[in-house]
Amino acid sequence: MEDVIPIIDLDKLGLQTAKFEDIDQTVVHRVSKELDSAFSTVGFVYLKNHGVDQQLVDNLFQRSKSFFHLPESVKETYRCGVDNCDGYTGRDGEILDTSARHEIRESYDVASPNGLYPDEHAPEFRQAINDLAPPMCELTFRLLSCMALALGLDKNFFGDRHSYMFKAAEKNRTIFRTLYYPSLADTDTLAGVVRCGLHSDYGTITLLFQDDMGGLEILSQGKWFPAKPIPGTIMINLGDMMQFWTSDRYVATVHRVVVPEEEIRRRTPRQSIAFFVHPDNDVMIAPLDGSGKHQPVDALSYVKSRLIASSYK
Ligand SMILES: O=C(O)CCC(=O)C(=O)O
Ligand SMILES: [Fe+2]
Repeated sequence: MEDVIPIIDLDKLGLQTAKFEDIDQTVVHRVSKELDSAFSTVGFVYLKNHGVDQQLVDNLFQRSKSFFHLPESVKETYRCGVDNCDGYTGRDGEILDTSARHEIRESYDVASPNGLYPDEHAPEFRQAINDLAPPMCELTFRLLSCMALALGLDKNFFGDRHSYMFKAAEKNRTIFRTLYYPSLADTDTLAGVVRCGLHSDYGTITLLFQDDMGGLEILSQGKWFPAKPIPGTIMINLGDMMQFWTSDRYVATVHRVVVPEEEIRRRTPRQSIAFFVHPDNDVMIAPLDGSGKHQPVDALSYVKSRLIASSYK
C-alpha cells in the first residue's frame, strides 16, 4: 500500500539541540514548510530525529503494562470522568464512533504532574510519566512555533496560548494518555467491534507512540490507509481545534484502530501512548483569518462537549 504519511526529519530542531534559539533558521524554515504541507493535506506526519529518549518511552510502555495487568476491580478504583480528567477508563467506557457496538480499549489519563496516579498499585507509573512529560512539552512548543511561522504568525503565538500545558488541569486540558488494547476473544471479532472507533482528535496536535502491532488507520481522500508503526519516530496528527483556528486550512483527519484479521495479532495486546495537546482552557478558538467559518468557542467548553458526545463514563 502506498505511503501517504510523510516523514519529516527534525534534524537540528530535535531535542538534541538544547536551545530553540540556537537552531539553524534554514532547518526551522524547512520543517515549518513540511508541517504546513502535511497538515493541509493528510493531517498526519512521522517525525524522525526528534531527540526524545527512547528509554523513557520504553519505560512508560512497561510501567503502563504493569498497571493494565492489574485486576479490573483495582483499576476501577482510579476511574476517570468528564470533570476529573485523570484516571482509568475501561472497555466501552468511551465510545468514539457511535455506530460501533463495542470499543475494546483501556486507557489511563493524566493532565498534570500532580493529578491522580495509581501510586499504590503501580508505584513507578508516576515517575515514568513525569520523566517523559518535559521532553514532550518542549518538543510540542518547538512544533507549535514552526506551525505559527508557517501561518505567518509570531513564533510564540500558539506557545503563549498553551502556557499551562501539562501543568494544571484546571487551566489546561492537555492529556497524557497511555492506551492498552487487550487480547481479543473470538466473540470480539463480530461486526461493530473495534479497538478504537473512528474519530478526529479534539485538541491542537497529538503526539503518538505506538508499539509494533499496527492497526491504526487514517481516512484520507475517501480511503483508509494504514498508519504503520515506524520505529524511532513519533506520529503527529492535527486536532479539531487547530482545524477551526486555521479555518480548515489544516485538517483533523479521521482515524481508527481496527481489530486485526490474523488471529495471532488479535490475541496479542496492543499498546500506544498519546500526548493530546490542548490550548489553555480559557483560550477562545476563533478563525485566525477573521472568517466566520467556525463559531468561536473556548477550549474547555469544546473539549467537554466532545467528551460528553463520546458517552464518556
Ligand atoms: O492507539 C492508537 O494508535 C491511536 C489512538 C487514538 O487515536 C486516540 O486515542 O485518539
Ligand atoms: Fe485519536
